[in-house]
Amino acid sequence: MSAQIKVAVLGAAGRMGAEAVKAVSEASDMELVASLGRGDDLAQILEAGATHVVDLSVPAATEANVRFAVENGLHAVVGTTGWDDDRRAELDSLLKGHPEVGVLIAPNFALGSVLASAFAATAAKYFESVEIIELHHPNKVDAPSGTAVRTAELVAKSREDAGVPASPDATETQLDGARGSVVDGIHVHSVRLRGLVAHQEVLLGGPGEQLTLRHDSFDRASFMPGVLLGLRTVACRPGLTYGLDGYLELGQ
Ligand SMILES: NC(=O)C1=CN([C@@H]2O[C@H](COP(=O)(O)OP(=O)(O)OC[C@H]3O[C@@H](n4cnc5c(N)ncnc54)[C@H](O)[C@@H]3O)[C@@H](O)[C@H]2O)C=CC1
Ligand SMILES: O=C(O)C1=N[C@H](C(=O)O)C[C@H](O)C1
Repeated sequence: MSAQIKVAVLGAAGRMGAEAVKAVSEASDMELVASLGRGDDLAQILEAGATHVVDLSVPAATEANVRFAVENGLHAVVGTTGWDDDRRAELDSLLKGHPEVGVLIAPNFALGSVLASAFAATAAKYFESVEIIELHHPNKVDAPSGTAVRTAELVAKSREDAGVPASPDATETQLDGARGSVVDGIHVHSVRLRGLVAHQEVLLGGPGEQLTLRHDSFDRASFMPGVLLGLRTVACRPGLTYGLDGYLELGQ
């Protein structure tokens, strides 16, 4: 029998952290050895004998948490948002000094969401227009969502590789924000609404037709298979993996 994966959850009292604590506790090949929140001493992770860290904290804390894990030889599965190009580049160079450590940064752990983003990237080169609408609960502190940013990056790369020009847009005057934010040339619109959890639509338009790719997370349980897959895989994938699609066979 292979050794238990000894997991410390950071952000354990949060909406996602609490769900991860439950999922890890129920997994027969894992042991929850530490649950930390704001203000807790990260040394507790080492004292507890963790081999893996799950970070589900806040954008302002995640970088220091992951740095601590890497510097102490622990693998990290990260769901927290805020990992822009500069932060990922810094982490990548830190990991060069710790070649045995794996880190997964997953903007979205839900399998359906990962697939929808991949489908969107495949479809985007065949349509003149593409825009993204992400819809979340009103307690979310960041906009646009990490998932929308990642989807926009994948869509933009696919269109650039295929030589597709920018989506047509004749807007000359607008109120601030009317056209949303722009990520790699793709317009992203953020809705915050009581009752929602996490949802996204990619709208693709061509002459006389529209394709809509929508994914809905109705419950945070939807993210847990991805968290567990990340924990089971990350030690075998040294270095930085950005996106759970890196651990899946998506045939691209
Ligand atoms: N990758 C994915 O599939 C998903 C990612 N998320 C992301 O995960 C993060 C957490 O989301 P929620 O659970 O909804 O937020 P939340 O606000 O409910 O939980 C965050 C928790 O982190 C704690 N915290 C603050 N500073 C900390 C520190 N230095 N160390 C450890 N814990 C600290 C807070 O006290 C809070 O309990 C967000 O960035 C969110 O966008 C959320 C859902 C799915
Ligand atoms: O804060 C959330 O809730 C979510 N955050 C992630 C994101 O920003 O994409 C993942 C999911 O959308 C839920």
